[in-house]
Amino acid sequence: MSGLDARIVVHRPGFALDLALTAAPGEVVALLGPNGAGKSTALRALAGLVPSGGHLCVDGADLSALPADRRGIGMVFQDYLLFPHLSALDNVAFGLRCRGARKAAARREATGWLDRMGLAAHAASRPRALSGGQAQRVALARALAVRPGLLLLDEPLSALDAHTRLEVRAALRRHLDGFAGAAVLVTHDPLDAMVLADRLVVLEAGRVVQEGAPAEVARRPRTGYVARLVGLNLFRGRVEVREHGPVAVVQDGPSIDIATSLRGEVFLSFSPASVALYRTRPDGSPRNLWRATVGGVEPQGDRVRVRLDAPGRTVAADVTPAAVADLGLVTGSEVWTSVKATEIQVYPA
Ligand SMILES: Nc1ncnc2c1ncn2[C@@H]1O[C@H](COP(=O)(O)OP(=O)(O)OP(=O)(O)O)[C@@H](O)[C@H]1O
Repeated sequence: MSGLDARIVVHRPGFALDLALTAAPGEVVALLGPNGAGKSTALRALAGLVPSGGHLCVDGADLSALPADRRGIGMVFQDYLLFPHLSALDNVAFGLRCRGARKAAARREATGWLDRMGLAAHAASRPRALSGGQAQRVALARALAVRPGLLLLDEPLSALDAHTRLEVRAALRRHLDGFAGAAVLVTHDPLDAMVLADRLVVLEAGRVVQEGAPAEVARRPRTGYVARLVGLNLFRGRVEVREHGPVAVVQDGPSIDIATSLRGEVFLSFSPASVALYRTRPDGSPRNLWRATVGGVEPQGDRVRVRLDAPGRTVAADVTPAAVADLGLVTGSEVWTSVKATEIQVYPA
């Protein structure tokens, strides 16, 4: 099989990782997960820097038994630094030389890579004279220049400031688009994952909890962690059909009116923007109306994220700053809250 075909098994006291991972040639897979989920361990195991069970095949070749330096895997790791005594050009040429290229040919090829990275003017610079974003692009050029079958990227953007991050993210997207091998990216940042990856694999406590195209994962989260990551409210319940229509009976919480033809166990998700807040009980009888206590108020861009606590039900609502003033929202205040059944996405659990 071409591309990546791996199973990574690592046991440590109090931690077990068991991950089957594939990536087709040209595919970028992002590993996402909370702290301690095992993302870096998985990447380091692929690189041969952490011993692991399982297997590792790249383009049909079994690399499992090879040491890190003989796996021929491209790495852009935060702490896998550039050689400080070599120029940017020689850093990129180094890998090519190791693969047997002659000096002139290696430097020519490296010059081409630095050009493509927009770093032609910095070819002679030593790493310490480069900015973080420039150094990261040199590291990427060094990794790509040898055209590896597998490229590993560990938090490639996390050390960069917001502005540089935007630029390097766009550059990285372009270069990954043109990369023929399989790529595995570890990141904390959902935006990086959404922009850079063709497929997301979400790890929690060493296991895959959700996997799919970024848009699919963003639309249909299946764990609390993924829901927080993509900014949705999430519940799990069992559909029961009552007189007035279907409801989801949520464990330890009140039932929620939904519009669905599904039966059995389901997930319910809805956007914080679809949660309506009222100071007094609204007229009529809106469905899914409940009283909640404001648990926290936090600005987020041009909106304000409000945490609403009620027995068995904590949800996030997004409102405008004007609404915060109108409704007198401060921690501890009481509000009426509702969500329209038609705003709630329902999908099989
Ligand atoms: N060198 C190590 N020796 C022993 N245990 C380790 C080592 N590195 C990580 N661990 C442990 O292994 C588990 C997985 O850690 P890992 O760093 O792979 O998670 P992660 O998902 O990359 O987390 P983070 O997002 O914080 O980097 C954790 O329980 C961690 O404490």
